[in-house]
Amino acid sequence: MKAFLHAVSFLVRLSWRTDRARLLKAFALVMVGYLATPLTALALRDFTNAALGGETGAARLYGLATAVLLIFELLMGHFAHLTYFELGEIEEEALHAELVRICNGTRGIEHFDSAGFAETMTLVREELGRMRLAVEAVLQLTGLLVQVLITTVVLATVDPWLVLLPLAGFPPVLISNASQRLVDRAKTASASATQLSRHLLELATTGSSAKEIKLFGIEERLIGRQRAEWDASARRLGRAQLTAAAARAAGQAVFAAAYGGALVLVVRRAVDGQVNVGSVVLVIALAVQVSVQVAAGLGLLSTLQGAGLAVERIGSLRDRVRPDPEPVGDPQDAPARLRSGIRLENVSFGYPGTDRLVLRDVTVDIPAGSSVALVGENGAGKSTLVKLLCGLYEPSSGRILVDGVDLRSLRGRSWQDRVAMLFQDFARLELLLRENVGIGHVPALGSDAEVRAALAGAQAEDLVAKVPGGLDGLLGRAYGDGAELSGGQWQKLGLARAGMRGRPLLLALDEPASALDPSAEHRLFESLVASSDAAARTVGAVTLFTSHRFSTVRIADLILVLDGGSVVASGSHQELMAEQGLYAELFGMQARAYR
Ligand SMILES: Nc1ncnc2c1ncn2[C@@H]1O[C@H](COP(=O)(O)OP(=O)(O)OP(=O)(O)O)[C@@H](O)[C@H]1O
Repeated sequence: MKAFLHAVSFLVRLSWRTDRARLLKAFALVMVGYLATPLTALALRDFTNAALGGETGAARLYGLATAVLLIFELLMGHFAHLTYFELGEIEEEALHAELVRICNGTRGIEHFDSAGFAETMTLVREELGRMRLAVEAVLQLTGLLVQVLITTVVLATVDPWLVLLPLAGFPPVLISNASQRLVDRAKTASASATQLSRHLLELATTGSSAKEIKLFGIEERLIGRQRAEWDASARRLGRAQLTAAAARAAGQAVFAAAYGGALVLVVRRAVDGQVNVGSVVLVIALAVQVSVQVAAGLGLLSTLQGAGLAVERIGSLRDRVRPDPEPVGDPQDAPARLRSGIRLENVSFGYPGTDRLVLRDVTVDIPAGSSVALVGENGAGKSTLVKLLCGLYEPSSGRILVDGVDLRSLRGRSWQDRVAMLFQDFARLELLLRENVGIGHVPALGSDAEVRAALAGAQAEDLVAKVPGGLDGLLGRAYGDGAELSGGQWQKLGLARAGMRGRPLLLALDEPASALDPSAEHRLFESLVASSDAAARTVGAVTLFTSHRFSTVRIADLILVLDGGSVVASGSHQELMAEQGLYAELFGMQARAYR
């Protein structure tokens, strides 16, 4: 019941906020349509009595009224449907926006690591289409309640015992509630199996993984595993659906018995001469309506209970998102230019939901205008450090200072607006070439000159000629016939996106050349040195990059060597080589391998 009430209040508030004029129009149409039903039964009663009494004129009039009311009921239904449709569209759009806000409304991304976030998001995305029906259900249920009320009053005028007839509709409703909960529990319990099965199906049918699947010959294994997961989840759901259907049928049998009883009662009273034939017709017509109303109410209730669960899930997604941290001291904007630089002070960090520290007590000073390279073995914590500096995670302890100001004191997005970044798992945006680059600095998205300059900075200007449609050509085949790019070309687009950022204070590039060929890498680093020098001169920007290639690492002013989450050495290439520590060892190994 709580889920149902939650859904009703959520949907009414959402509709009121998004389009109250349409909501009121739909409500008026529904009400007129639903009121026409009991009025038709009353007109039918009077028609029968007039016809049996030989009052031809009155019978004609009531007959006409019955026909007009029936037409009215049908027409209103159609018009109301149109309004629901428009309302549903607007609501679904509002819900899309709400989900995007939940995912991206805060500075951090911890919620993506929290247990169950992805699973719940999958369930909510699946339920969105049904949420639009829920708006219609709320309105229809309101109309139905008014209709049941009027029907009960009219039935009571024939025989007070008939008041009990709508009450007989309650057992099916209560049983239906319990059945729906059973189905929902089964859905939640099988969510991870369903998700895994979908993931396996996607793996087996997506071009990017098809090559390896074919070569490793694991199609059958994948299909078998996918089938097993799907069967397990379908079996569980099927059992729950069957139990729910049997329980619902039992509930409806209770009503069927009451309906039969009502007819026997009124026919006996007519035989005894206590009521007229018109009243018998009225009861037959209305009692049928009651059964239709109960069945419709059940359907609407189960739609709304499903919606209630989706509303609760949206709420639980919202709860998992950690709000932006309270500013430490007076909130302020990021500085126009870096003067002293960035300091990490005793920074330790563990990912949410884990108890392992990935960074341990890191203290480093990064001078303004410097270039910094992070090196270390896989899993040493390089990408994590980059993400912390971008403000996507907060240190578990310690602090990050920008010109002496705690990152948590910087207002809203003011720091992130000044960070240009390329992540190791950069986004492949299957949108227009222009959008892929331009979203790095949205105000300049429409400027051909700026987008082309960013592409040139990332050594990717040739893509304008290669992609059909040039800057306005589509990339990828996810939904359209766009150009397919190579891994290195996608990475260059990620770099160009970072290059669009105006006046960055931090240029953070996580393995920017991992997919590039040696000559592209060489040209990229030359261009990177030029742009980071320019940014250092104009705003004191820091350029930070991670790389496993020591030939590029050596160009950095400061190299930080990470091992097991700690900075074990730092200095210039010459200083670190002279120390003969881990850096010199890794450098030597790589040099020997390329000899
Ligand atoms: N979202 C996450 N949740 C939990 N643990 C994570 C997450 N991302 C990374 N880790 C863990 O944190 C550790 C450091 O990962 P990180 O990606 O920072 O290493 P890295 O030095 O960049 O490695 P590589 O050279 O392979 O890119 C790893 O042990 C990894 O398993």
